Amino acid sequence: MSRVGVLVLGPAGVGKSTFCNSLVNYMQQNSRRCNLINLDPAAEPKDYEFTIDIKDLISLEDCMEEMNLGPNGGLIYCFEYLLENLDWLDEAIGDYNDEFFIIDLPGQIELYNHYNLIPRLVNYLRYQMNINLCVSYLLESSFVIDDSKFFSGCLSAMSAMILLELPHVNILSKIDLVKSEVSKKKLKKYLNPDPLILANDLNRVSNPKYHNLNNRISNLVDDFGMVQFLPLEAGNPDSVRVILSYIDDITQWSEGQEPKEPKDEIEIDDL
Ligand SMILES: Nc1nc2c(ncn2[C@@H]2O[C@H](COP(=O)(O)OP(=O)(O)OP(=O)(O)O)[C@@H](O)[C@H]2O)c(=O)[nH]1
Ligand SMILES: [Mg+2]
Repeated sequence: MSRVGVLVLGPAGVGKSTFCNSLVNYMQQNSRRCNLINLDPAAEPKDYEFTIDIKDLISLEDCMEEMNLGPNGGLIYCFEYLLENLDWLDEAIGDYNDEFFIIDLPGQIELYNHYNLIPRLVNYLRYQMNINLCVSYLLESSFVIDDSKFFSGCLSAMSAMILLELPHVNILSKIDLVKSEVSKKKLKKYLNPDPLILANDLNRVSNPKYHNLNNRISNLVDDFGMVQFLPLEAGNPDSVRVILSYIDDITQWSEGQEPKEPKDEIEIDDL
């Protein structure tokens, strides 16, 4: 039995759900089975129905109404409720063996930074349910095409990498929105960043009192040495294909597959 899961993470509105749908679309068109798991209690299905939906357990709307909570408090409540009822998830996923799960998550930073909610979920999926997990961490390219914002994006990706201890595929989403404004050379600078060069560029335009801080942050990103991004244009199957090939690689998806019977197997009687 081999089960693989991709947790799709990143700040609010970066294109996580759209990416999940593009992945499902690409995989279906290439005759690959996959399941979409929605763990965002506020999300509605887009193009594809969810195989498993947290809203069958708890919805943000009901929770806000009944508990008299705001959207962020409600979301935390829903996640705590999910973590108290993980047998529900276990049961829902239980029958799916040899499957590929795409797991859509909310973007609210509170889930990651202030509470230990996502790491607890990750541990359960990994160690109780034996799902081989990786993370696709999305950052929006239009925010990142600016050296200072880029460093803050790198730090948020790094913090998810350190917090979850999972293999990461970092993604710059909505590349189509910046393609016409930014040269290929400049884009490459952000996809395969050299933090020390970026810090020099940033220092040229920023207040000198921040130079020391910029240098320290760039050294940190440089020492960590693992922040690279793949470009994503959700409507372009080629960019989805490349990202999926990285995901397959780090989760060793194909190695976990049982050899399949050839489709057009010749019957003994036919010979
Ligand atoms: N141009 C462009 N727009 C995109 C792309 N991906 C997503 N969008 C748009 O970005 C908006 C937000 O996309 P979602 O997929 O809902 O983002 P999300 O990260 O799931 O948002 P939350 O769940 O609210 O955190 C939508 O209007 C999408 O159509 C892309 O590759 N290119
Ligand atoms: Mg979403």
